[in-house]
Amino acid sequence: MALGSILLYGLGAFIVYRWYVFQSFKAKLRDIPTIGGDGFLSAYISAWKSIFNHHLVIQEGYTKYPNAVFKTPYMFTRTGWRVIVTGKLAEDIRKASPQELSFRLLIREVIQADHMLDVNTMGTTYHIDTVRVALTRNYGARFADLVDEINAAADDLLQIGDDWTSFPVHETMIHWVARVSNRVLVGLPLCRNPEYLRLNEKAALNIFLPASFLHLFTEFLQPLIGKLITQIPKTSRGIQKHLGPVIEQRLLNEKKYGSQWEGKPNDAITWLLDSAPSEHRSIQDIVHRIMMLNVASIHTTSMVSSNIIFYLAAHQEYIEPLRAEIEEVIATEGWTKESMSKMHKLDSFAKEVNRLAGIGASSLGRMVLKDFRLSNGVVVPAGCSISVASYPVHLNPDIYNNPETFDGFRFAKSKDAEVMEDAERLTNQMVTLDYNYLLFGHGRNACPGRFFAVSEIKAILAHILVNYDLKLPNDATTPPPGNWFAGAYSPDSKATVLFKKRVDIRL
Ligand code: HEM
Repeated sequence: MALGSILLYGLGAFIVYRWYVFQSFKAKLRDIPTIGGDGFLSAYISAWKSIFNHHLVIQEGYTKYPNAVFKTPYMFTRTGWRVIVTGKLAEDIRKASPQELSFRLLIREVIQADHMLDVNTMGTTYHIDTVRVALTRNYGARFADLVDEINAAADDLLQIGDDWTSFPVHETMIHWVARVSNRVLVGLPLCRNPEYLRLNEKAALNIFLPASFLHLFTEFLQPLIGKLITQIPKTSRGIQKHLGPVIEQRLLNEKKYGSQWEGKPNDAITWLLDSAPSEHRSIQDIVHRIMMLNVASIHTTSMVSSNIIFYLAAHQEYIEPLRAEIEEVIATEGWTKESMSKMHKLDSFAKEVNRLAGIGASSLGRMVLKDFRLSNGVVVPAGCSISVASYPVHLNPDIYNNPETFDGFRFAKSKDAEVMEDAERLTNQMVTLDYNYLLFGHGRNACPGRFFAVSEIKAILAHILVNYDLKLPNDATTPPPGNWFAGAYSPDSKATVLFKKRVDIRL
């Protein structure tokens, strides 16, 4: 048979298969209203458009169906649909058991883990508990190292003199965050090794972009194409070249001197080795998990901090009050984890920026494992992906006064009293989980790295505010708009900010 005929039959089979899956899920989802096209072709067109306007689709669904559920065509799910709940139904998603709604299985589908990863970290997820417990508990003890790395990285990345110097913010923050995070995860000297850092920085892109491409194929072709296009085994081998000998030495020390050997570092390699089930205590497994922690942390943290820097440069009126707060806290407490939590104005500023900018239009994404009955009686069938609308929540005037207006100290002002009480402060913090603020998700899978991430971001911002003046090109007063892709938001990678060394550094 000629190649042309094979391709034609292949395409025909692909369309029939997609049509079959689409129709069968459309029938199962018939009680749920649709935003976008409902027919096979019109839904396909909506799904393509939605690559760039999914946040607007979610906004439309939120407005039309408050405290309810809607579905919309989507390119990157097996079913071709995405189910979104709004308002108080978010609680159903938060409360569901992992046997009903699974975050991990959704991620497995999103990143096409079965076809793209060579080590299965999805089954045994002790590295997630490592973040939740060991990282959160121990990063305070490592804060001096973290601050040392912020300073050292600033010297290398920002060679700033008395004149205004321009930097591509997002790229700079990726390198800065990668170094600082890896100081805590794997320590010196690896956290300064350029190749090790670049491989970890690229790992996320090497997962998400090819996985998005793979979603365009039928399931039976995905294993084959996945194996052909995946870069992850290569990236992981590259990381292992640097990290492997460090882990090997740790295992040797343990064998020689016992599990509590003197000088055992307080870092993620230790935390992982201490908690790994015996069958996972291999160099390759630990390397893979450190890489996955980097995937979860570098780009999220650098996107969030880039957004904040753009807003700081655009809203110059906040710089002096923020500096005053930082300098007062540091002068009395020094650079510690605790001092970061006392920077309430800085926390509010960071939170407010990410209310408006954030990382995406929805949150609490889960895979439905068994038919799931929402509290309004609607049943969402097994196999669907379900999420909570978050972008419209952050812009809802019933929740936030003048939601379109940037108010940097919105979360540092008391609702009713002159001075904010501690309890209100706690509920206003950026790390606090709240249906009205969904940057870190909610419930059992809410981001376990958020305490570390927010402290790290605040320490980097405090460093910037203490040491530099900053502004946007042409003294612009509006932050540069970012890009939407499939409902995810990221800062403009080309946008720059100008920095200049301060003449009157007071610390
Ligand atoms: C500002 C930076 C960050 C943002 C905005 C962020 C956001 C998120 C979100 C939205 C989720 C899913 C929550 C849900 O669906 O309920 C999540 C999960 C997760 N995050 Fe983060 N994250 C950040 C930083 C980090 C860091 C620094 C780490 C690790 C060092 C980390 C590790 C994880 C892990 C392991 C999960 C999966 C949790 C699970 O499977 O239960 N994140 N993150």
